[in-house]
Amino acid sequence: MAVSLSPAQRALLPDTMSVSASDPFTLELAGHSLKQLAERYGTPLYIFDRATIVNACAQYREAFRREYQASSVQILYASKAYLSPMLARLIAEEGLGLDVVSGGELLVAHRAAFPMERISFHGNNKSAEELRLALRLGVGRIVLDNWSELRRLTQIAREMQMHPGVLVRVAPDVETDTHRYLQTGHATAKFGFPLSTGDAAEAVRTILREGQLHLLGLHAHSGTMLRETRPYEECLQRLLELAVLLHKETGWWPQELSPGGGWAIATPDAPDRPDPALLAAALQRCILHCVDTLKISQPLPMLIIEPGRSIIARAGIALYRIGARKATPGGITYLFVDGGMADNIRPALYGALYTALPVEQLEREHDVSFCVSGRYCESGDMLIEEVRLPDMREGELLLLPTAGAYCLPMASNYNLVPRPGVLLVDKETIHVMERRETYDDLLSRYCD
Ligand SMILES: Cc1ncc(COP(=O)(O)O)c(C=O)c1O
Ligand SMILES: N[C@@H](CCCC[NH3+])C(=O)O
Repeated sequence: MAVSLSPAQRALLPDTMSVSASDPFTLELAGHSLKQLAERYGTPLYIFDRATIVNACAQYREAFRREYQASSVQILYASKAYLSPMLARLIAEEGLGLDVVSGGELLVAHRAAFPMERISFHGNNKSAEELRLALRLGVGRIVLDNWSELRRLTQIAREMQMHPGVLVRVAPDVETDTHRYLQTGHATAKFGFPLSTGDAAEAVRTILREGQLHLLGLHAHSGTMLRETRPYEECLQRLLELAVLLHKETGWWPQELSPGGGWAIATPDAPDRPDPALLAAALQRCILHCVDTLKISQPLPMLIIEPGRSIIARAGIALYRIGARKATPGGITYLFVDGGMADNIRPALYGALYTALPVEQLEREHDVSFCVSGRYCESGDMLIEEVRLPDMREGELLLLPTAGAYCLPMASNYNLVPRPGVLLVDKETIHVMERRETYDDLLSRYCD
C-alpha cells in the first residue's frame, strides 16, 4: 500500500517533501531521509529546502514581471523572517534585495557580500552606531521612522559628509484583518510618521529643506499574514495622494514607493496558498486607478515590495524528537518534544496555528488527539494545542511544517537550552547553515 501526502499537507510542506520510494512509509526532503538527518545532526533540527526558496522567489519575480508593466519593481526579502549568510547569498543570486532592521542583519548581509545598493534599512529605533554602519557600508536606502531618527541621521550624514538615500515611513492609518500584534499601519501603530497629523508631509518638507538626505520615496506597511489585497491598495493610494500633494507644493516626486510586505501563507485552518500574482495584479490595478483619479503625469515610481514569510515559511520544517507522552486526568494527552517555545514562540505569542506529522510509519491512521508541548518550564509552552496524529510514542520524530519564518529569528535561550542546528538542503548537498549551539557557547557569555 503506497502512502501519499494529502493536498492539505502539501500546501504546508516544502516543494521537495516526498514519501521515500525505497521505504514507502517515511518522509524525505530533497531526497534526504529525515530520519537520517535527525540522527546525524540531532534534534530539534530546522531544515530549509533550497528548491522551495528558489521557487518562491521565482513566483514573485514572475508575478510582478507579468502584472507590473507600469514601472520597475524591486522585490526585497524581509530578512527578519530568517537570515543567514548562506540564505543571503541565495537571495542575492535570485535577484532580490534585502530588508534589514538591525546592525546584526546588516552585518550578516555584509558577510555574504550582499549588494548593498539592494538593501533597505528599516526599524523604529536605529541607533547612531547602526546608522553609521549603514552609511559606511553604503546601504541603498534607510527608511526613516520618526523625528528623532531623522535628526540623528541628518547629523551623522553631515559629519560623514554623505547624502544617503532615504524613504519616509508613513503610518497610513490602514486597518488589517490580522492578529493585533501583527498590525502595523493602524492609527495607533508604533511605526512611521503619522499621515493624518501632517507629520509625514512635514518630514518630507524637512528633508527637502535641509538637503542633507537624498529623499528617494515613501514607504508604508500595514501588517503581516494578510490574505486580502485591500490594505496594500489603501497604503499605495495614500502614499500616492501624499506624493501628489507634495509634488504640487515642492516639485518633489518619489522615485520609489513601497506598500511593504506581509503577504500570508497557507495555515492549517486556511490551507489554500495565497498567490503573489493576486497581489501583483491588485497593485497594478491600484496604480493605474490612481494615475487616472489623481491625474498623475510624472514617471511612475519604482514599486518596492517586501515579502518575508511568503518566501521562507514553507521552505522550513522543524524536526523534534518526542521525549515523553503523558495522559492527564483532565483528558489531554501530551507529547513532549525536545524543543518548544524557545525555538518557536509564535503559538504562545500570537496563537499561531501549526500542524504536525510523523516522519515514519506514515501508513498509520491519525486517530489520537494530542497536545504537542515543549520542554520549557511554562504551561503556555504549547506548539500545537490539539492535533490528531497516529498513536505516537517516546523516541519518534515529529515534523512541524511552515517553521521557516519567524521561529529561529525570535528564538531564545530560555531555560538555558542551546539553540537548534539549521540545515539548507538540495538534491546534491546538505549545508549546515547554523551549527547547533553548545553548552560552551552558552557559558562563554558569562564574565566570571
Ligand atoms: C516593514 C516591513 N516589511 C516587510 C515585512 C515582512 O512581512 P512578512 O514577513 O509578513 O512578509 C515586515 C514584517 O511585518 C515589515 O515590518
Ligand atoms: N514576528 C511576527 C511578525 C512580525 C513581522 C515584522 N513586522 C510573526 O512571527 O509572525
